[in-house]
Amino acid sequence: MNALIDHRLRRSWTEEAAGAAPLPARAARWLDQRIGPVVPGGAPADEMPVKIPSPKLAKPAEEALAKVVGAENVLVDDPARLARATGLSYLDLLRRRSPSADFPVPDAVVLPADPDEVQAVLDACVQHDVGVVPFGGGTSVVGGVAALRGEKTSVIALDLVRLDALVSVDAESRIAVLQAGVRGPEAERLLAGHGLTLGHVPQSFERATIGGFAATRSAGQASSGYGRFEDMVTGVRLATPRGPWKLGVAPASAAGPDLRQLAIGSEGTLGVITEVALRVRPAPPVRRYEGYALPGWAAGAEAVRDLAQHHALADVTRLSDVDETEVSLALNAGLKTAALRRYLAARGVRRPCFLIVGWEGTAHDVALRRRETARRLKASGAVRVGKALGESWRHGRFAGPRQRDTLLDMGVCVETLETAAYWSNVDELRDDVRAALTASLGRSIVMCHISHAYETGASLYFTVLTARDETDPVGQWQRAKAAACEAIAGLGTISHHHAVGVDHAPYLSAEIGSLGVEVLRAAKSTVDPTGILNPGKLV
Ligand SMILES: Cc1cc2nc3c(=O)[nH]c(=O)nc-3n(C[C@H](O)[C@H](O)[C@H](O)COP(=O)(O)OP(=O)(O)OC[C@H]3O[C@@H](n4cnc5c(N)ncnc54)[C@H](O)[C@@H]3O)c2cc1C
Repeated sequence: MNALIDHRLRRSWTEEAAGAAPLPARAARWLDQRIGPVVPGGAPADEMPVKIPSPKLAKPAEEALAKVVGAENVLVDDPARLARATGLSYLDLLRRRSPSADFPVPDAVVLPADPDEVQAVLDACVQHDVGVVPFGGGTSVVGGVAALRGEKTSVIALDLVRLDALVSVDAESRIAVLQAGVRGPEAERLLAGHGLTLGHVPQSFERATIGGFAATRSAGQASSGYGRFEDMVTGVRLATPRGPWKLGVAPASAAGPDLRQLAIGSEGTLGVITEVALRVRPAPPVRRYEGYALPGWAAGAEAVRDLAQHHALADVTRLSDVDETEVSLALNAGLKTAALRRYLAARGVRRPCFLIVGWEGTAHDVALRRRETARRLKASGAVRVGKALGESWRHGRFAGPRQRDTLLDMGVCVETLETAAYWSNVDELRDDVRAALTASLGRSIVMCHISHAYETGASLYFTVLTARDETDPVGQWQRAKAAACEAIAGLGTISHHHAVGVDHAPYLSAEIGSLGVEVLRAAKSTVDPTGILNPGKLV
């Protein structure tokens, strides 16, 4: 059957073109000089027909699922299936733009209303031997929601969008329970009604869900202050092929290994997360964001380490390297860049690395913490750029995915990858990954930033821009990514927050050992003996 891959699907982030983020006119010229031919103002191809396989869900299975969720919540039409067929990696976006016959598409989309229905859906899938891909916001960039069927003849996308409630608030303990399908902005809106915040703001905030954050061990942009998502989870409720499973009864426990941490990061392979109990905080009355510039990467990384090891990190602490700083100066329409360069040059910073610092809390708390951060940064040689840079970053923090759509239209290969390492390895790892990417891609811009800092180390997040090889765009990126992953192995983690999915699975045993992989497989075979859950992911 033919279906249209429509504009909405191909332009991945800007659904219905809402909030498109065009690049300033000088950006195309700048990119042309740096990476080769780009197409200024390039537009996505016209809507195109795509042949997708007809649904293979057997009638008895479809009827059993309809009995649980209602026939109107079992979708077998092509647009519904296509919309849940991929996540949002660069390769996913390429597939959406030029889908081929091997585009894996779920046989049906099932929309349960609550945790009990999720359990009943799993029970039906066990009975009919149907694969299940849990689907939150579909923002995975590692193939986590690819509709792989493994050994099953049919697979469903289990879309949790209807699990959208705030279940309870324990104001005394500062714990809120949210259902898995609640998206970032809605979680904050629901909590704001109680004067609370979660403070988890990844760049995918607008679309990603509470269940997805937990399933992937997500880290938000303010992780230095609020912690990573797993730091916020106090309890988790799952549906599994063996039945319901609830974990978390106290703030800390010595009752054996922490099984919550097995569920968090299980990427839909051990169960479907239906509710998450989360540590919440009072909504901050004051938010203050500022920018600093440091003279080069080494000085910048050293300054961040100093903050981390003296408990002086701001809630948001984000250091860009020279290349990323150059790109933000070239592509940011809002900054007075020439004046800024003159100001920094006059203070001896000719190749700046921008550092964004942001504090959230009461006026007193923010003032106190800001003073200490500023004192230490000054001692590290940082030049204060001021509020304009911090606010410019804060307002543009969600523009990246939108600009990515525009860059793709212009014929640019644009992708990100991330890792983390101990401080003693951070510089070597950054150099090695940059060298691997550049050797593979040739003329390219490889930028890097630290956005999550710890006493013992930091994350490294790379963004790559190069002219797309139109003869083999998929191979071009696959080779570069493989080279980067090889460079990471041994020095850092294969993923600091994007998770494993399909893309990083080949590198997992290098990190946790083949015994570690066996342990995960053993856990999976206990809770999911017939292997219906998220085939082909994680292990
Ligand atoms: C532009 C962009 C920016 C991003 N920025 C960040 C960032 O700053 N920080 C960060 O951490 N990540 C980031 N990501 C990655 C992604 O947003 C995260 O992995 C996110 O946590 C996924 O949430 P989701 O709801 O979209 O999950 P999905 O993409 O739908 O699913 C992710 C994985 O979790 C499983 N899953 C989803 N829901 C459940 C559930 N309820 N129970 C069990 N399994 C489930 C899926 O099967 C899949 O394997 C970014 C992605 C994009 C595209």
